[in-house]
Amino acid sequence: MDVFKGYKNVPKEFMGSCVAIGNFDGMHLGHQELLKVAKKNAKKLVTHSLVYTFEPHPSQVLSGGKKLPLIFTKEQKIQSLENYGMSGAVFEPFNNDFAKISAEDFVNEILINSLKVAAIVVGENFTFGYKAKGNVKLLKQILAKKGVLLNIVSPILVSSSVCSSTFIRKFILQGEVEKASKMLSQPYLLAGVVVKGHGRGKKLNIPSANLKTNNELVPKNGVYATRVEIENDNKKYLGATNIGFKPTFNNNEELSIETHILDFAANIYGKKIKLSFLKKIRDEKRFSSSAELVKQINKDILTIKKVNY
Ligand SMILES: Cc1cc2nc3c(=O)[nH]c(=O)nc-3n(C[C@H](O)[C@H](O)[C@H](O)COP(=O)(O)O)c2cc1C
Ligand SMILES: Nc1ncnc2c1ncn2[C@@H]1O[C@H](COP(=O)(O)OP(=O)(O)O)[C@@H](O)[C@H]1O
Repeated sequence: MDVFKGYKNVPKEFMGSCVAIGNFDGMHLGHQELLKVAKKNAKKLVTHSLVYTFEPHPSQVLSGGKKLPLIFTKEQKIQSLENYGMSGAVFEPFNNDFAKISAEDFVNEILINSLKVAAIVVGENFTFGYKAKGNVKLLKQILAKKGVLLNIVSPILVSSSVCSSTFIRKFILQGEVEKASKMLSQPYLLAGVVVKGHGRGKKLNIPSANLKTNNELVPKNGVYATRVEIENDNKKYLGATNIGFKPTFNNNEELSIETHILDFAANIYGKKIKLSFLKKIRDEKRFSSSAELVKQINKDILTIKKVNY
């Protein structure tokens, strides 16, 4: 997949593409549908399927610095677009100047005159342009005059809720990872590198790999059943992951994300791992002794062994 920084850098070859527009944070079922439609159209019209997306996420510019934790890192978003078979992606630098472009100019100047789009695919609730004044009704009016195809994708419902990145973020922050999995069509995933901790885990006979991640959205503190993938190891493992501050040891530590990998024994410091969050088992607790904590973790492991992964 080719990645372009802004519409001005899109080469001639990609003019006349079928373009899906959106943020695609998390690539949930609704996003997947948009890409399917763009790809189908591209095949029919014998042209490229292109994604038009923004960087950073517009809310991070428009919310006056209040940062929205994103589901994907940029690398994960690119990988996902590639996995879904898109031929190109435009990452439009989003700043205060870009936000001032009117809805009409966005369609006429950028989509029609510059990108010479053949078809546009958006969700029913898509808004765009200065103060988000543009909507699908306006898009329809402008595109019809210019003979550009428009596909409006209806919201996808999951357990009677509209599938959306906002809901997914909320579920993850509340520890409801199974609900997030349903909308994402796969479990929420944290990726990163294993770093050193205090070395207490091995002493307690429960080594736990500490994750350093660039993912912004961290599930609510607690103990989770996870699926663990380790760099250069084709197997998938079950993990007992704790997210929190280890109150039993009361050292005002930083938030840690650590995983005891079941049926596994090897040094993996410095290795890349991925944790997929399958199920929350319990809240993090303060125990009166490390022996009590170990007893509980052994119970957690028995519970987690029953989880499908
Ligand atoms: C499955 C699991 C559950 C845990 N639950 C708790 C908990 O409820 N309370 C707590 O204080 N620490 C909990 N911990 C964190 C342990 O205190 C931690 O693994 C141990 O201190 C080793 O930390 P270290 O990496 O700093 O050496 C848990 C760890 C794991 C792997
Ligand atoms: N089953 C396992 N699960 C997690 N880590 C393991 C396992 N077996 C060995 N290890 C190794 O042990 C390290 C964790 O041991 P621990 O004493 O908790 O050290 P630290 O405090 O540095 O994380 C991991 O980073 C990994 O290299």
